[in-house]
Amino acid sequence: MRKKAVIGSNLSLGYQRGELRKEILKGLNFELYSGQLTCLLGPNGVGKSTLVKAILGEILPWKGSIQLFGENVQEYSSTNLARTLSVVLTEPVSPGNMTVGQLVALGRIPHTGWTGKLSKQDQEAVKKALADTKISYLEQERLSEISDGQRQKAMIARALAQNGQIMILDEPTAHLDLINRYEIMHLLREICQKQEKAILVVTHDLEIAMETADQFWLLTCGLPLISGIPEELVLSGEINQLLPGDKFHFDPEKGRIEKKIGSRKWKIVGDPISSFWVEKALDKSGILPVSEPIYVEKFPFSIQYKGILYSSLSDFLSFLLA
Ligand SMILES: Nc1ncnc2c1ncn2[C@@H]1O[C@H](COP(=O)(O)OP(=O)(O)OP(=O)(O)O)[C@@H](O)[C@H]1O
Repeated sequence: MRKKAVIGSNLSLGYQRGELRKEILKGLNFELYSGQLTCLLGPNGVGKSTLVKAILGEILPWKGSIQLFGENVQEYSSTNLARTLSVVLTEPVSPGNMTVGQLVALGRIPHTGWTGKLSKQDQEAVKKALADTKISYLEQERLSEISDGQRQKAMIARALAQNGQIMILDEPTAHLDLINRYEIMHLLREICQKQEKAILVVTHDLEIAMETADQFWLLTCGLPLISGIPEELVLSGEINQLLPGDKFHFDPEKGRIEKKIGSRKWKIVGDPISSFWVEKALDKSGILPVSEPIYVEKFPFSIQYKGILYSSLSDFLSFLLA
């Protein structure tokens, strides 16, 4: 049985300025499990960061409660909270002259106190965090002289050195390129599996999350939080709660977000993969339906339409758009 690291019960959250009360989230119930990577997804402004702040004990629930390992988050002393829960936020660090090793060592503060004197055990924890995030080679490098992806790994290493059983990351892959986004999410998956940590990642990367997360929490305006195994949310269609409106949907066959192409507009005959990409290009170019069939060959690639052979998709599009 997996351990419940965080339990949210009937949670309502909001902000108040003077008499003005703004309720953001209402009636939320959720469980975050040890050894699982959970991704929190939802549109801008729905309240993901607000929920993270509440789990961190930074804002008080208006209703309901949040428990970490069975104890109300508000009951934790700040030292105990820092030993239980580590956080990686989106804000870029202003690194100054600090080295990667020094940043990661900061993660040991809840264990060393503010004197910052590292015991042998602390030094080992720093080395291990650097090794787990595969950045030992960067230990002596200055934060100002490494790439954004490397710096993000250093932030994760700092959180790991802190050694809480819960890790919360708010958009850890924002501003990174595709490869780095994949790499960081796979790294987090590896960490939570090997170290039995409960990891919650706020992300907008649905497709990468789909590949890496054990659980999804979906937050959408005015609806209760939906949680479940990503694949199950695809099968039930609930994943489409993230894509309101009728323009886009999560295509269960292709495993990614697709523009809805209502009924098939073109009769495309031939290799299915080539046909799929030809159809996508036609749709994207706003080409009106044509009545004659379009024949597609894969090797060598060619398109035949009304008896004329086109050796590239761009030639065919140019003809139709002319
Ligand atoms: N300190 C605050 N005071 C008042 N309202 C706030 C405060 N912080 C956030 N809000 C409001 O709460 C709502 C949710 O904001 P939040 O930052 O939690 O959304 P989010 O889902 O994390 O968005 P994004 O995906 O854009 O980061 C927004 O309407 C925002 O304006």
